[in-house]
Amino acid sequence: MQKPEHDDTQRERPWSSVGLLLESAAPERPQLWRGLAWLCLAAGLEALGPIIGKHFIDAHLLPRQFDAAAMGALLLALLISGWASSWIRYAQLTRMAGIARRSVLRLRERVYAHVLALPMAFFDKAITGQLVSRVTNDTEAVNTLYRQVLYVMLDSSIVVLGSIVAMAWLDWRLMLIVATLIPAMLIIISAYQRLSAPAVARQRQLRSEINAQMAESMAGMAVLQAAGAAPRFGQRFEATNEAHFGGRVAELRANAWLLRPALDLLNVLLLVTVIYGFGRRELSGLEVGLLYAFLSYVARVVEPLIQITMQFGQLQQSMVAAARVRSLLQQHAPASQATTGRRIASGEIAIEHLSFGYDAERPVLHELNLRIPAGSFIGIVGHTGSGKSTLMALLLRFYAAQTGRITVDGLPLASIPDESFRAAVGLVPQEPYLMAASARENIAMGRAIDEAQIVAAAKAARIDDFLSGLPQGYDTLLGEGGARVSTGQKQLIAMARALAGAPTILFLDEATSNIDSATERIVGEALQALRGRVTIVAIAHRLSTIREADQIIVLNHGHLAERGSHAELMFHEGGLYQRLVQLQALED
Ligand SMILES: Nc1ncnc2c1ncn2[C@@H]1O[C@H](COP(=O)(O)OP(=O)(O)OP(=O)(O)O)[C@@H](O)[C@H]1O
Repeated sequence: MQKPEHDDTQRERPWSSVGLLLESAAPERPQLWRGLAWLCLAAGLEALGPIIGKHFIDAHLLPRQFDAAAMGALLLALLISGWASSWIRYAQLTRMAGIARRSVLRLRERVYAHVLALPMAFFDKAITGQLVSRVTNDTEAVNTLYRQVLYVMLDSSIVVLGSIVAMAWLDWRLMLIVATLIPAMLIIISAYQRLSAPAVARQRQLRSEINAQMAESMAGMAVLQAAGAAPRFGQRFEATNEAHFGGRVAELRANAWLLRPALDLLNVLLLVTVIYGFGRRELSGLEVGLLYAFLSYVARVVEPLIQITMQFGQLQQSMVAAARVRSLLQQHAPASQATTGRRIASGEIAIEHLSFGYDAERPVLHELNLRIPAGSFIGIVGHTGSGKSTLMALLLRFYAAQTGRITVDGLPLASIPDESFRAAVGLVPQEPYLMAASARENIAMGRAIDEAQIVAAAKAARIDDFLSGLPQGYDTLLGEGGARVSTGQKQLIAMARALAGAPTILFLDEATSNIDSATERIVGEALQALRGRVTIVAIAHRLSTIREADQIIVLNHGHLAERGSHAELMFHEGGLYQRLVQLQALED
């Protein structure tokens, strides 16, 4: 069962995630500035309205100066400024939404590329569904953040600012009264944010747990159904889903019962104060136009402020999501190791004083020393948990050893550029991973490998006949996880994939554990054909696979217990290898 998600977003200051937006929008910064300038113009046009209205009242209505041309011009100006302002804002909304979509696209690509480059140690702790949630849901929530921060917040702030400037021009003392609304609103927002932030973070966590549970159930469906665990998984899912729903309802309730009434109360207090302010003055004819203009401006200030505040719940969600994405981006990928620019040529491996533990306190490998000549065939055996896969993971550079070092062709592993290391190394894992794609794509794996190489690799792995006989030959889709081929065939396709890259070093991690003796023989033949040309390092539970190896390494509790050829080790009376062979003979 999955662990609850490690919450690394609480440490993130939500506002710092706005930086994420700016980073992703960087290529379109000129567009943003242009949008901002247009929004300022729209706010200016909107702020004109009450001033025109005031002039209409003061110059024409009250003195009863019905000059049709001037009044018509004023009304036309009122209409045009209103329309122009609405049209500009609509156009900018479209522009900002476009920037938001493209920025999220860039962000999602960046997050995925980052995840692909993360060290294997990260995936030991990561939970697939939760990761998927970060790359998809959380980046999508960032889209909302764009739309709100870039548009609603910006637009509303500019409108408020425009109205405040216009009010200051009309009567700065009255403006000051209206402006008190802003700090009051900020206090309400900050109190709300402080109260709701943990709940919102928890909600996003629950949401990604929903994804994780779904992914986990799908991946292990056969085991889940066979064990009759479906009802229990259903209940667990229900509990998480309901907790998520409950949290969201509580948040919406807080919005409806706390936020909105607080804002309405402020609005009423403000209107009362402004009207009272006018009431205390000697209301001359001229003041009526001013009162009209002020009441219009109060509405223009209050409404955007309410907009900003009411959006805050959603904004909070988006900021927490952005913080989650950001914290994933801060998981550091290993620094670029390209220091020498040299390529692996012969594939000689040397392991010197190597010790390693996944947890530094508990070493799994102790002081290993080993030289694997170029082109030789090395078998690694040992009991379960003796450290075979761990040693291979270190050789594959998935983890870095705490002490000692590994060199290939005399170069420390860490100093070999990633590209040339991966090009020189092939891996046939215990669980062959096949994509839901054609056989050809599964062998090529996106590398620049031509048709002839693909077929040659399939022939070398003795799977060419099978693939050619499929309905669409090499173009036949293999189904998710290679569902349409047998385990042994998957293994041979994985072998072809490893060979297609023309590796200098070939790693096999229990590649024959799940296959029958006939397929094992085929793998054995393929390995024989590579002898002398490719350095082969094979972990094998089936000892027959490595019987022909030049050297067999026996690991025992992370120590190198024995080494030698099959014949030499069999000679060692009571030795570990001999016992393993005898045990296997008994099993067979
Ligand atoms: N990712 C990991 N994080 C923490 N501990 C691990 C991890 N992988 C393996 N271990 C531990 O390291 C030890 C060696 O495991 P390893 O998988 O290397 O053994 P192995 O010899 O390959 O076993 P098997 O034959 O069963 O595959 C075991 O005690 C295991 O529990």
